[in-house]
Amino acid sequence: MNQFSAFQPCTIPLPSSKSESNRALIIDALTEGENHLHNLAEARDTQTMIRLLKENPPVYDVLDAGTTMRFLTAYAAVTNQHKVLTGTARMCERPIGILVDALREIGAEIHYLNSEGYPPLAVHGLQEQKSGRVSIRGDVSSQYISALLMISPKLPQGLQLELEGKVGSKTYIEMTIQLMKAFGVEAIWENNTIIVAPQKYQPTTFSVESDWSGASYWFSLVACAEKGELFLKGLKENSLQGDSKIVEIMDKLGVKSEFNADGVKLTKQPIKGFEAFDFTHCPDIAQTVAVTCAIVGQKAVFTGVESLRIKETDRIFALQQELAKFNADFVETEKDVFTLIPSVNMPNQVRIHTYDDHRMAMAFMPLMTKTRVIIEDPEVVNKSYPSFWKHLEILSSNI
Ligand SMILES: O=C(O)C1=C[C@@H](OP(=O)(O)O)[C@@H](O)[C@H](O)C1
Ligand SMILES: C=C(OP(=O)(O)O)C(=O)O
Repeated sequence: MNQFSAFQPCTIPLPSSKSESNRALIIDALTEGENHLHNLAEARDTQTMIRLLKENPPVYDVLDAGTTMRFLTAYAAVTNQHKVLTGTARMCERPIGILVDALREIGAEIHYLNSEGYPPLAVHGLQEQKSGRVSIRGDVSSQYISALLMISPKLPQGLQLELEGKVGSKTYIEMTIQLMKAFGVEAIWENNTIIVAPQKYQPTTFSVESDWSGASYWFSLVACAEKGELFLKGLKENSLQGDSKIVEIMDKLGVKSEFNADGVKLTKQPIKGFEAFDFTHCPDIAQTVAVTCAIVGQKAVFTGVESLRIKETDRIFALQQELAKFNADFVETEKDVFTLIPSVNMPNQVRIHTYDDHRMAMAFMPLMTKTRVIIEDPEVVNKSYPSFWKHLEILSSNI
């Protein structure tokens, strides 16, 4: 029998959300007065944000944390600081020009230190607000919009943000607005315009929820196992996190979810069939769902995955390479439309390359229900979920 093809009921504690944590930390840094933040994430992305805000070095090296890079760029500008922002080689390939252009329009002085449109960059503060109204493309990364929103109450004229064209990862913009609201700041979002008047963040007590993106891998494990039941602690049914969509998706792929006050119980149910899904607003669970479909034998169409190409790695390419190792396919059948063709023949052993991407390591873990799996560079999970493998050990002791 393969490891994890069947396991006894057990509880997974889950980490806190790095997305909520990093927003709470920026807002905290912009609040006059003392907040009480609870449950901040153990994720490296959050620990990096904590360290940089605390130590305030002249160079913000964000490593591979996208939110930390984008949020700190806007933060350095609004707090009128001189900072260099840099990160890993991959971070310096992830675009930031849309955010820099918007900040320059508002009045910030920012220079690129290497390639136009990409980190590293030097922020020289924002002496005077030149414009209170800015247009911004919404189809590359919502993190630019979140970064601008969080600093906007501190701008003397506030900010009117016009979102141009298709807006991706909308749920993350909504999360930003909800977090701002939790700290007493109103943002009004009507059609394509978000308006934030000059306001003060109010000191408060805020507790970060468990991470739905991290939870998705455990849903996948239950879907792929022959027998198994898990309780995921700390998840809320009505979450600020768009990745809670995994409940609806996994309901079709054989996982029943039952919520109570402490979290959610996952049990197996017959597969109802999953034909197509648009991941525009929950891109981080696309890998989880692709691997699940490949393992459970569900052909499916994936759309809204364009942004996967500019994340920790080119996630489309990485998925295609690694799925092929167990005879599954992720084919671009039309422009930006991908069909997942499940595995028909499982090798006795698969070695998964992880491309410096935490989600590659975690998404392929459920393959352990079917064959022997070697995950290369397993510590890559530290970016969002350092205790991931320790949590898997809880299961090993319950087989
Ligand atoms: O704002 C956030 O916390 C995030 C937004 C998303 O990025 P994009 O807006 O670039 O899709 C997501 O992929 C990332 O993991 C976290
Ligand atoms: C894309 C991710 O993070 P970021 O963009 O913040 O690096 C992620 O965690 O999957």
